Amino acid sequence: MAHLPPLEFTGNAIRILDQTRLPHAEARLELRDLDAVAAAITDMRVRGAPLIGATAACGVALALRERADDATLAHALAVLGATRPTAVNLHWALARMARALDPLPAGERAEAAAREAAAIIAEDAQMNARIGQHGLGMLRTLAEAGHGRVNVMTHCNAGWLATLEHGTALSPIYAAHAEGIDVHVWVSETRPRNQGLLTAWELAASGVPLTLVADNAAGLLMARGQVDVVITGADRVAANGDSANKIGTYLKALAAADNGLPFYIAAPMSTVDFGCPDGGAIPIEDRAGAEVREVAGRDADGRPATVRIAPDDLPVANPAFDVTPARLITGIITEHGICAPSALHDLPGAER
Ligand SMILES: CSC[C@H]1O[C@H](OP(=O)(O)O)[C@H](O)[C@@H]1O
Repeated sequence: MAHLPPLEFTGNAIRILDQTRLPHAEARLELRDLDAVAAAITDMRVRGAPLIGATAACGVALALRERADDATLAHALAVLGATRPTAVNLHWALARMARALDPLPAGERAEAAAREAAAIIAEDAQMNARIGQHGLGMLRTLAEAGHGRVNVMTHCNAGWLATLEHGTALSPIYAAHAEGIDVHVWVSETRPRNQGLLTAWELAASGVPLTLVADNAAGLLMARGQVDVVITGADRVAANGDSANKIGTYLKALAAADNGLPFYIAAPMSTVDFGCPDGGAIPIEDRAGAEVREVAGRDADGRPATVRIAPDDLPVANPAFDVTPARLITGIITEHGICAPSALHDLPGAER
């Protein structure tokens, strides 16, 4: 890992990289209690489906330090489970903590919770490394067909900032860059929270060539033949392969289909929710209108600044995710390889 981790659990505190300050400042925050962890997830100071799952698991461990009775455990699970609805990794991680801790006597729960949270973190890093290797093969083939260069478009941030290491959508890109493949990334800014700036910050730090574009430039770039493949992350993949991801992903999938380009979702199996039959069953988070009315940045002196771009009385809608139907997805890159959206049930560990 050539960077400080976005999440560190010391046992008495959770140290995160405050992603609302990036890319202008690398500020770390120490979260010392359950409410601070819940607020950090809700306010997206820590974000990204796998990362919020791992953070919530650490939050349970933190909550049980003082008291670990049934009521305390139930309260911690409920508070953290209410932070964000769409990313299934959050709910998967909390369910896993409940399974591990419920049967134990209260006196054993705090130590067991720390162990389980550490296991989730370690497993996440392994899964994403494998996603990178499986996606690497696909990028290598495209680069060979493209006279050595491959142009990837991505949306939002599904890099190491959204996971524990490697990322999901960015993992194949990092692997290709490390192998010496001439990979260039079109980075979509991703209004309104502009997580594309996080992707640009990550890629620039790793020396991966990139171009930041407004979200609405994606279709033209694809129509001009400047994009070879689109890869995004996911927050929840339904049993039939429909995939929820950051708002705007669906539009990129439509443009990719219209231009005959492959569109891949990169996600570990912990992001697949076999309890969701299709995309219609995936809860879509609606966030505060202020996120659309404002843009966060920095002033001329480099200090954090928020600029109001729309009046307070303007009606605003701010759905934070959309669903890309399986018919628009070429393949899903998981730790087991690249599979058709309809073949998820055949993968190891798939819930029947
Ligand atoms: C590797 S999952 C990243 C996934 O999570 C992001 O959502 P948010 O920034 O709101 O937490 C986005 O949908 C990414 O694709």
